[in-house]
Amino acid sequence: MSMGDFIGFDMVPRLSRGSIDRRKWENFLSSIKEHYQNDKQVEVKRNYIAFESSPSLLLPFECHKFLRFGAIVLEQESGRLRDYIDTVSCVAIANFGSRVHCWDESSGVSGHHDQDEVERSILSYEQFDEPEIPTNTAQSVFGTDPASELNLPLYEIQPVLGKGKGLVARFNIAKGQLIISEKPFFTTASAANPTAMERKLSIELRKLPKDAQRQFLSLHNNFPGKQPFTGIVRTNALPCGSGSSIGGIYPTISRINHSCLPSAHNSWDSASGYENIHAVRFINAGEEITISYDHGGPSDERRHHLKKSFGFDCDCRICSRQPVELQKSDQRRRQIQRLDAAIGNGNRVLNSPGDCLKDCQALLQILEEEYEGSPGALAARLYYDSFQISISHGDQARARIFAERAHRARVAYEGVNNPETKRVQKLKEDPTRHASFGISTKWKRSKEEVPRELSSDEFEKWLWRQGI
Ligand SMILES: C[S@@+](CC[C@H](N)C(=O)[O-])C[C@H]1O[C@@H](n2cnc3c(N)ncnc32)[C@H](O)[C@@H]1O
Repeated sequence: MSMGDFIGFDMVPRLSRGSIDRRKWENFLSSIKEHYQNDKQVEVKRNYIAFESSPSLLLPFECHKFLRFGAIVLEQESGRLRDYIDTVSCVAIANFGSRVHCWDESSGVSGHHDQDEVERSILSYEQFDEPEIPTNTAQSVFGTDPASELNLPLYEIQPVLGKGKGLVARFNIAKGQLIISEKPFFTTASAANPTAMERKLSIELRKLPKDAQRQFLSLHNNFPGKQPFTGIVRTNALPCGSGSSIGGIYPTISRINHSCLPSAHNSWDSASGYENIHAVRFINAGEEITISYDHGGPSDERRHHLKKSFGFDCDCRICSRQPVELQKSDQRRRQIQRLDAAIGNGNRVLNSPGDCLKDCQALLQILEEEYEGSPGALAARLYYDSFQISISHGDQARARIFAERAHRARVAYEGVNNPETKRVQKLKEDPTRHASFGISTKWKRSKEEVPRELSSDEFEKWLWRQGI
């Protein structure tokens, strides 16, 4: 029987003592401290942050000493340890990108650094080094990853054939990496009266510095005519949160083009007032960075919406498939819509929760297939739905696991400090905080009643209540 999974991540190449790496490491540690400020298991010691669940889970204050964050996770162990490793890995990826080498020995992927070297480095955390005085400027920026060492943007605004301008990756970008975080020129709701809308926008525009005004006016306008400001807003605004009627217009983010199989996900952080773009899969240097403008559905619905609202015919990798393949994708997209609606039906959640949970599992499989293994933030929503179904019927054990998974996906694709991510984190810690807890006791089960001796396949069957 296996003792457990040895999982974690290594920093490759290791960070230097240079000021740039130090600053980035400080930012990374601040995010970790903020995220775990109320977690008693995470303690800020004199020289490092310690995760009480395992003696090897330490983040030193001196970045050049850090090689590895990893531990052995026992089978069906509380989940907390695995969750720490997942969350800290995601935050590390957002800060250091492809320099973060994630590994999982049970899947045959080993760490980069030698374990003896890792242990020696951990011992050295206890004592601070003598400060090193750099002898030249190059030493302070020494490193091999120019994007992370020099804080260069990961993208470039470039002309993209048939699409006007767009964002193109300058470097390889890791899945879950934060590509850009940007404040809008301004946010606005649309007004029913077009003249009033134009007037309102001209007031907003006048408040901006001249440079920003010029940038705003250079954005693409799909609706040229009497109301140029309104046209620019209609073409470029991104909703401030899913379903919001308020939109934000951005200097750079508004240059990102659409794909029905996007490489990135946009999310609004209502606490900081920033829009964030995270990679939902690995993006190769030179590849276009895309997000999705559509509301899903089969290709004819998407085509209609994109033409009407944005004036283009989509020829993304999905839309340009051969008819037979496109038909298969359309079938999946229709099924996604159908399952989404069924899962969102409150009566059904109350009266047929088992069927709803089956739909969630089916939806997860279809999303994986349609989005080629990277459903991104869609998976976060689905796990959250599964959490709600479980907690509505008093099953705290499954609710906790679903909330953990929803939280992990949110950390990766919307950021660790996004208020939505934090809300899900609280529910993961205490599922009974959810308003639906107590509506029914049909599946009553305590938070601790997560089975421990199951293989991963058996665990998934238990989780989704297969065969119950
Ligand atoms: C928010 S802007 C994106 C940036 C724009 N390409 C530019 O040059 O500033 C939206 C406009 O970009 C163009 N666009 C976006 N995605 C596209 C795509 N997949 N194919 C063709 N044009 C696209 C359309 O003209 C659309 O109205």
